[in-house]
Amino acid sequence: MNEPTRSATVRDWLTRRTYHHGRWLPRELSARKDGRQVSVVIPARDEQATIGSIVTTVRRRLVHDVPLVDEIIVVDSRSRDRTAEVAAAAGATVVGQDDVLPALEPLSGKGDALWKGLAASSGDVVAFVDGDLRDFSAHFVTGLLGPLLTDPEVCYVKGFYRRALEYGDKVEADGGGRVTELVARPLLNLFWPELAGFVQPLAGEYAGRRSVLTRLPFVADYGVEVGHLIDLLSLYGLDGLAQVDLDVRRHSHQTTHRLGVMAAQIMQTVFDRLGRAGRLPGGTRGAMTLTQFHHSTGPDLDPVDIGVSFRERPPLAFTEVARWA
Ligand SMILES: O=c1ccn([C@@H]2O[C@H](COP(=O)(O)OP(=O)(O)O)[C@@H](O)[C@H]2O)c(=O)[nH]1
Ligand SMILES: O=C(O)[C@@H](COP(=O)(O)O)O[C@H]1O[C@H](CO)[C@@H](O)[C@H](O)[C@H]1O
Repeated sequence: MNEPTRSATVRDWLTRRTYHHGRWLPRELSARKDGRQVSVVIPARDEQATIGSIVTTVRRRLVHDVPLVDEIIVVDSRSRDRTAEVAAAAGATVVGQDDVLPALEPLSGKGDALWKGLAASSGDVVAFVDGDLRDFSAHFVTGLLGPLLTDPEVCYVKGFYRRALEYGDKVEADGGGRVTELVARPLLNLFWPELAGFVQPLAGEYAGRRSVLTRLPFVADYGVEVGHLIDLLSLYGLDGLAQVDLDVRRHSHQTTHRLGVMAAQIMQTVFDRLGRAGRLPGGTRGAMTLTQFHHSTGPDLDPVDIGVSFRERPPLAFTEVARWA
């Protein structure tokens, strides 16, 4: 039989490994836990406006009403607002990003917050959810857990959704996910076309088996999600990965300049992985300076130089530290 072309591979994967959250109800999943513990980990930096509602929804619907989730951890990522207090009042276990495994060199970024949250969690299955989601619903979690609790061949599940771009009273339907569409998806299609079926490769909502997550390095900044997908493809193959339709996602949007930094971090991660695979002659540089220009009030260009350095946490399973608890 002829070797399937990449596009046939992706078409086949899309058919077999794409689900909708409505396929699973909380009670059904609770009955399928088979003794496994479930953790929800939420990275949160200055998310006082949304974190309370997210934690309350998970706690009420998936802990109190139906015993599906065993642990809700909010990683306070050096917040300057009342994120920690609000999260704790809503019933989450709050850990400070720098208080988890404090003997390690402190690193900045979302990926480090996620890695610390994984270290602080104990679930056999761990779901990650961003802390800036608006209109959060429990189906975000049940959709992610569905394939993991019902199909032993699935080890990691990404959410996907429609994403509007909302600024003030302006809404651009499907305008969200700017770095996804302009940077991440083109690069993945170019260098890892097997991953072309992922609708939202940068989605902040995803879940995995602990045995898998602890074997992944976590890029310390916004490169964490794209790094995961590339590493998972290499370690576990496409068939162990799945995606679930969570309908619509609304979240707070960063400025274009801040997304420029995010894009640089994602590109650094991609080029790092290409270098490791010997696919980028000359390797990669671990750090760069990104010069950005902001509108000034006067004649000068106001250049701002931003250091973008590539750092990552090693797989937890291979990290010589006592389990943090
Ligand atoms: O250093 C960081 C950066 C981000 N976040 C959290 O990670 C999630 C996604 O980050 P952000 O909203 O900045 O990304 P976006 O969704 O705009 O791409 C949010 O809950 C942030 O509070 C974090 O915990 N530490
Ligand atoms: O998908 C994207 O392009 C960015 C920005 O989204 P928006 O353009 O602000 O809707 O958001 C994602 O990217 C980050 C980096 O991977 C993730 O950490 C975020 O969870 C995700 O929202």
